[in-house]
This record gives sequence, structure tokens and C-alpha cells, in this order.
Amino acid sequence: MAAEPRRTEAVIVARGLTKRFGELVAVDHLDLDVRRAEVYGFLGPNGCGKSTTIRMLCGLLRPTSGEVRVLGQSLPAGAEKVKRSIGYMTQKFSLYEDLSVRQNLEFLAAVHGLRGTAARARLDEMYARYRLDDLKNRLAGTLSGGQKQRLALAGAVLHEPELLLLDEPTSAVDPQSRRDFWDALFDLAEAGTTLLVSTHYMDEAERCHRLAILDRGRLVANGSPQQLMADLPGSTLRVDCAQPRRVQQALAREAHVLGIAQIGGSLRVLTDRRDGDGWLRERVRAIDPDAAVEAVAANLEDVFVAATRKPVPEAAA
Ligand SMILES: Nc1ncnc2c1ncn2[C@@H]1O[C@H](COP(=O)(O)OP(=O)(O)OP(=O)(O)O)[C@@H](O)[C@H]1O
Repeated sequence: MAAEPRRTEAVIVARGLTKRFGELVAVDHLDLDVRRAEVYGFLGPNGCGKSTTIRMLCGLLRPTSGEVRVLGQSLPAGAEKVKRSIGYMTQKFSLYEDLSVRQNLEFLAAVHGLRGTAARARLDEMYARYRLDDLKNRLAGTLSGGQKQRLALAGAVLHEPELLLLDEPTSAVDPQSRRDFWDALFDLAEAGTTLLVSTHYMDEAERCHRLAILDRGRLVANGSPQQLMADLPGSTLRVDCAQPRRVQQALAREAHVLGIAQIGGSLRVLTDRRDGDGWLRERVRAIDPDAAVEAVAANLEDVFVAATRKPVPEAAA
């Protein structure tokens, strides 16, 4: 039965969540609030601690310090109680490649204690919902990337978890499959499931209700994508010029320039100055008097670059 989404109730509350591996601080005093039925994104560069955090949130990894409550249970003490209500989909395909789609799902149904007609009804629902009907007898190892992902999602939600944790679930699939997958995630959220999903893709992060940006184990920004873009403490500019590579090299040495990307024949420049428009026009004119500088709307990639280019605070160095 479809529950009314209630995006106010806390499903994940973490305070000061920290994980050390020897000298390495993989997750560093992370505070996190995820509410029921929201799609919450985790965005960050490789190695910033996304997977480690997700593994702590599903009770697979014991935090070094800090507090974390998931679905009302304190972890790790309540991990066993909460495990039945959590679904987890990893970056790598983790089902049995030498079993068929049907055998994989029947096995998972048995693991979750589903039997008889209840199991058959739920499996039929999964085949239909995730377009697996024609693939039931295929070995999982022979499926395409998108098909494997649909099977993995079916496996992760078979037991109707209240919370679904997805660790870079779309890293091996094409854009259309990614879109279909996100539609499936929103269907789940609409039915009341809470989703936390890590991603490297800006377009995916932009679709989340709210998101956290992590960098070197720390939370460096969080909020709705719209709010993060509106609050960007700098400006984004487009520079049209005859020799973009030359202008890019010269601007890269400027202290207030956080990032430059060439897009076709123009440059997209992110500065940490609110008055970036006039300031950059002056700099660019010195390099190429004919260049045109125009302020453009910030996107989530600008937010990401600005948040992850900040120097490491003294305490973490
Ligand atoms: N079991 C472990 N033992 C030692 N170091 C680890 C362990 N697991 C993770 N790390 C380290 O902790 C840091 C964070 O890793 P993690 O996998 O959480 O990052 P991530 O953000 O998920 O990266 P990616 O986007 O590449 O998947 C990395 O430096 C990683 O090498």
C-alpha cells in the first residue's frame, strides 16, 4: 500500500560520525539528517568517504566515534533490529552470476523468510516492476549492465525495506538506463521509502530532494540543490575569446579562480568573488582585449568545485 510521503520524520541522524583506518580519517565528524521518503544524495570525489559512511549506516562497519540513529535504533547496538528494514545496493554487482534471475531472487526471498504464495506474489511483482519477466531464466552473469542493475534493485527492495542505501548504483549503465533507474527510485520514495544514494553524476545529484557534499571525510555543503546553487559564495562567468587555451592558462594562475572548464569555443570560469564579473573582465582584457565576459547561472558542478577546492582546515591536515 502506498504510504503518504512524510518528509519531516528523521530516518538517519548522525552526529560526529567518525571512522579511522589507522592514521587515515576516512569519515571525519559527520553530521547528517535524512528524513522519511526523501531522496538524499551523497556527492564527493573518489575516496571522500561515501562508501565508508554508507557501510556504517547499514551497520556493516563500526564507527570509531560519534552517534548514529537509523530508523530509531542506535547503531551499532541496534544493528540487528534495523537490518531487516534496510536495503543495500553496492557499486559492484553482488548477486550470483551463475544463478538465473529467478534463482537469485528466490534465494533472496528465502533469506528474508518469504515463503509460499507470499514469496511467489512478491517475486511476480518484482519481475513486472523491474521488467525482468522475459529474463527470469537467464543467468545473471549474462545480463547487460542495465538489466543487472534492475535485478540488483529488485533484490535490494524484495523485503520492502523502509530505508534503501545505494552506493553509486548507476556507475556502469547508459544514460537511458540511468533515467529509468531514477524513475524507479522516485516511485519508491513516493511509496514512502527513504533513499540515500551516492553518485558522481551531477545530473543525478540535481534530482535529489537534498544532498550532502563530502570532501576528505568532511561534510562541506548540504541542502537542496536549488538552495546550494543560490547560496554559492562566488560567481560563474562565460568568457568568449579567440584563443581559449591561452586565456585559460593565464587565468589558472589567478588566486580567485576556483575552476575553469573549456566548453566548445568558450570558457566557463568559477571565481570565489561575488563581484567576479567586473574583476574577471579586467583580468581577461589584459590577456585578450577582444574577449567578452558574461555572468551565467551557477550549476551544481560549480557548487561541487567551490566546496571541494577549499583548503584542508589546520586540524585535519
Ligand atoms: N577497510 C579499509 N581499510 C583501510 N582504508 C580504507 C578501508 N575502506 C576505505 N578505506 C579508505 O578510506 C577512504 C574513503 O574510502 P571510501 O571508499 O569510503 O570513499 P568513497 O567516497 O566511497 O570513494 P569512491 O567514490 O571511489 O567509491 C579512502 O582513502 C579509502 O582508501
